Amino acid sequence: MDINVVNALTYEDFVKLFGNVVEKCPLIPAAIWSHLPFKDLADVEAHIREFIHSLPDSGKEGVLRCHPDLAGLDLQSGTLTRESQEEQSQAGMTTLDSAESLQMYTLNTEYKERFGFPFVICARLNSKADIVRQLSERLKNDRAAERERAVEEVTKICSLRLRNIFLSDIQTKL
Ligand SMILES: NC(=O)N[C@H]1NC(=O)NC1=O
Repeated sequence: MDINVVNALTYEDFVKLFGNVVEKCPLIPAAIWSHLPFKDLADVEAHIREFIHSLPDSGKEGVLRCHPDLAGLDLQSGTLTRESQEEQSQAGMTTLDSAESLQMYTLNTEYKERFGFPFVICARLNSKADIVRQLSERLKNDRAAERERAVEEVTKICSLRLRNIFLSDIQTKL
């Protein structure tokens, strides 16, 4: 998709197209709409990054709380967004055996009790083993460091979702 096509979109179509590049946060494309026209994909990405990093800590944690648990209730009940379903599936989260499911549940619960937001990681860039290892490791961080670490993962997820949109035929997305 050409950036000129993006720059010519109505506000409504822009938010429809980019509404889930950050999971369940259509506020973010609605906010960066103010910066139109964009130079290229990297420019869109930079504005999203800048917006997220400019949020107060409570806003960053709010963005994190919009993410579903990995291998959590939404996955079990089939209520994940299309993007999250694909990502979790790619990381092997849809084919865990019962011991692995229990381990993910236990670690996710411990993480949320410690930090007050869910564990977020770019599933596309990590295997099942990486995810379990990083979940255990990151539990040792303090809250401020972990908030920033998790926000970095949100920007990685966003970057891959944006790339998918730019590679696709716009008509299939609107
Ligand atoms: N909790 C969490 O990391 N969720 C996600 N990660 C990812 O790549 N897609 C998600 O929905």
